[in-house]
Amino acid sequence: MKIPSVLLRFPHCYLLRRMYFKNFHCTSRSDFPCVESLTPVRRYHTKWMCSLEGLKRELCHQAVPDQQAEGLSDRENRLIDRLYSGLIQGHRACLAEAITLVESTQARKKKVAQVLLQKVLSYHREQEKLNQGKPLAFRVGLSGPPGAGKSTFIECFGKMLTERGHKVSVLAVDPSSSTSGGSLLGDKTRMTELSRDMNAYIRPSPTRGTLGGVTRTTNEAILLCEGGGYDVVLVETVGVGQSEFAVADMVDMFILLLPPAGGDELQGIKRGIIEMADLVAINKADGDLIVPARRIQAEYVSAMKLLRKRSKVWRPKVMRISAKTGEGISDMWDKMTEFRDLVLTSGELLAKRRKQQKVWMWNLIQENMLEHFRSHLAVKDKIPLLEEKVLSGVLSPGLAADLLLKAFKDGL
Ligand SMILES: Nc1nc2c(ncn2[C@@H]2O[C@H](COP(=O)(O)OP(=O)(O)OP(=O)(O)O)[C@@H](O)[C@H]2O)c(=O)[nH]1
Repeated sequence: MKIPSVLLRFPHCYLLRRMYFKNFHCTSRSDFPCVESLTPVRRYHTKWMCSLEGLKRELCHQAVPDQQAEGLSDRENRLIDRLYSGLIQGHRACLAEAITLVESTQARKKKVAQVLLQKVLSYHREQEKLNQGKPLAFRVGLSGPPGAGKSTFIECFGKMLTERGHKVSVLAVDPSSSTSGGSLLGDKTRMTELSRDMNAYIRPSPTRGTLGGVTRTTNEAILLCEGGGYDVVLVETVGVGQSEFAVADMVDMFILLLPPAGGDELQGIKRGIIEMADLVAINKADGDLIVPARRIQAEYVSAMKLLRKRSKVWRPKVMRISAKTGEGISDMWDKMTEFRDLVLTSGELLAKRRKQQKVWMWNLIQENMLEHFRSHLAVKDKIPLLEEKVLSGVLSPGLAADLLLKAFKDGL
């Protein structure tokens, strides 16, 4: 594949580049040597050299989306361009449409969504480079039992942040939404004032009831919100299931919001989730509840001393707040930014994000493989029969699994 010679003579010319990128499709990395091999010819001119380097970078960035963009119709490409430019210009309607697209389960829409995401990712990389490697947004997970005051807290906390010039997005993960027929958490009546704020964006994150669903749609929605210029992304989940573990695996900081109640009332809370928390906030520390809140705080402080240390630079904190009066919310934000700065400078944040990317990829593979396995012709009909045999004790689970796996492998 040849680069037009006029572009090689004037690689810094913006108009030529535009023309070139409109008509030229780089399909693989093997195309790059042709740029490489021609650079020595122009070596005497530093400006051209720099421009060629820039050109190569643009090609690198273009390579992945173009590979995927193959086979998309003009209409789909136009949709991607419209959503992408609207998103990075901060239009909320485009962000909402883009999230709807990534949530789609339709194969065609999924493909379009992946090309859009890839473009947003390239944009992220560029922006982070300009930002000296600092992440674009602070990703915060918030979990707590029903009635702990999560929505009251988000309303108060979100408003405080937007008043300070931040752009806040709230993604509410509700794994029960598929059974209840609608997401309860993302219900805007829960955060009336914040949902009217132009610098805030609240969105339920439907999960189709699966943990894999939480991983895919929420992770992708986080990226889109960041692309839309939201510098604080809050992911809310009810802390009584498994979804909070998935959420803890996709954020920079995980916060547990608890009411001032003792062990019996918190039975629904999984012990493991306390270990995931970087900060525990005891809410409702106002009026008559100040005394129990102090007691619960002391209990958690001593309990958390026994937990394994997860970070070299941060010890989980336990704070008292009141989402109703706003007391302690500003101090809590100070602690959160202290955490962010510490983990960023120590390199822990970037290491964590890298690890999360890998976990995300494997979760997706696991989810898709299982779906593929269950619907495969070679095993689909055998599953009910073998399940029945396992239930009645005729067949051991291990043997049944072996039989199904063998049928699957033979059918490949
Ligand atoms: N006294 C006091 N009450 C609060 C505080 N925060 C929330 N509440 C009350 O606690 C109740 C539950 O608050 P929500 O914010 O709806 O709690 P939630 O965790 O979002 O609950 P779900 O929507 O069921 O998950 C409401 O009646 C609030 O008024 C607080 O700081 N102090």
